[in-house]
Amino acid sequence: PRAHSYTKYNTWDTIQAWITSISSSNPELISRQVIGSTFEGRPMNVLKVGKRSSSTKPSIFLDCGIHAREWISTAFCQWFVKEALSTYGTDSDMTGLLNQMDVYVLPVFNIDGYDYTHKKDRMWRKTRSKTSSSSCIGADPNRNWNAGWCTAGASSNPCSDTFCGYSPESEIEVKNVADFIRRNKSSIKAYLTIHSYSQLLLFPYSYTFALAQHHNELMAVAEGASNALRSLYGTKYTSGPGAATIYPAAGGSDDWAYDLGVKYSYTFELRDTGRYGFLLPETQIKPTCEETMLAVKYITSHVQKNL
Ligand SMILES: NCCCCC[C@@H](C[SeH])C(=O)O
Ligand SMILES: [Zn+2]
Ligand SMILES: [Zn+2]
Ligand SMILES: [Zn+2]
Repeated sequence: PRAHSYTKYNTWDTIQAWITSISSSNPELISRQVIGSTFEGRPMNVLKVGKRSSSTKPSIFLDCGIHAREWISTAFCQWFVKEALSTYGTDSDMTGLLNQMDVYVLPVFNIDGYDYTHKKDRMWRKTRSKTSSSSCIGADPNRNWNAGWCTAGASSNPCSDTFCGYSPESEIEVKNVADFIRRNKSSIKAYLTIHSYSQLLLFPYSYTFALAQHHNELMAVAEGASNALRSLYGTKYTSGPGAATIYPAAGGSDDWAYDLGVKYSYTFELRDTGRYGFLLPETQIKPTCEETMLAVKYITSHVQKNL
């Protein structure tokens, strides 16, 4: 595969090779586990980042690339892992985080779709699952979770880009991640899912306009995180509950995690606001990732204070 770069949109083959090498680069700080396969049989790798411990530590789950065309999202998870390993021991916040918690990172959630955007259709969003009941392919993995499933902002038409699937967790990728989070729910304290674009920091709910039980705290943390992000390059984010801040959208991973009991559940919509949209130039990978690190670290430090 082509050489890996943190400032390029790497192909899946390159990312897979990177996962293999980085997960064996520092046994004290990182390990890898395969949580299942995609529809087309690619391995879904979760990277466990944190000071190795024989006992289970409180943890955070971070996923990128649930939507295939949102390449800046996939770039961010690679950046996060690099930053974590390279600043552990020197950056006091990162050192404290990785000593106290583990961060499970799923660098590419929707691998089949991501590969398809490199090879066939840059604007593909969904999974690449096929069934005999339709000639249309894939379901929207951010409408396929068992959280108000298919009740709002989703379509039951298999040809729609927001097709909710034939049933909750019908998409094997969603089921693999849901199973992992269910298995580890007693230790997972936060769920962060990275998308693009619009520059938004969203939290539950999107399946209803009703306010979440922890709305005030989630809002305050989102505001603080957005301020931290803006401090670097002045990038402006809007924070709020999904339904009112972007649109009603049922079956989302963030709402599902929140209702499972993962209180700090956030969806990021990274740069930009439409000039380039999903086609964000590679020159913006570094600034986008650096500013997003500040927001993520703001959230994780709040989580740590509330363990
Ligand atoms: N759980 C829904 C959060 C709000 C919508 C997020 C966007 C990301 Se492209 C979407 O899934 O349409
Ligand atoms: Zn998305
Ligand atoms: Zn989006
Ligand atoms: Zn950095």
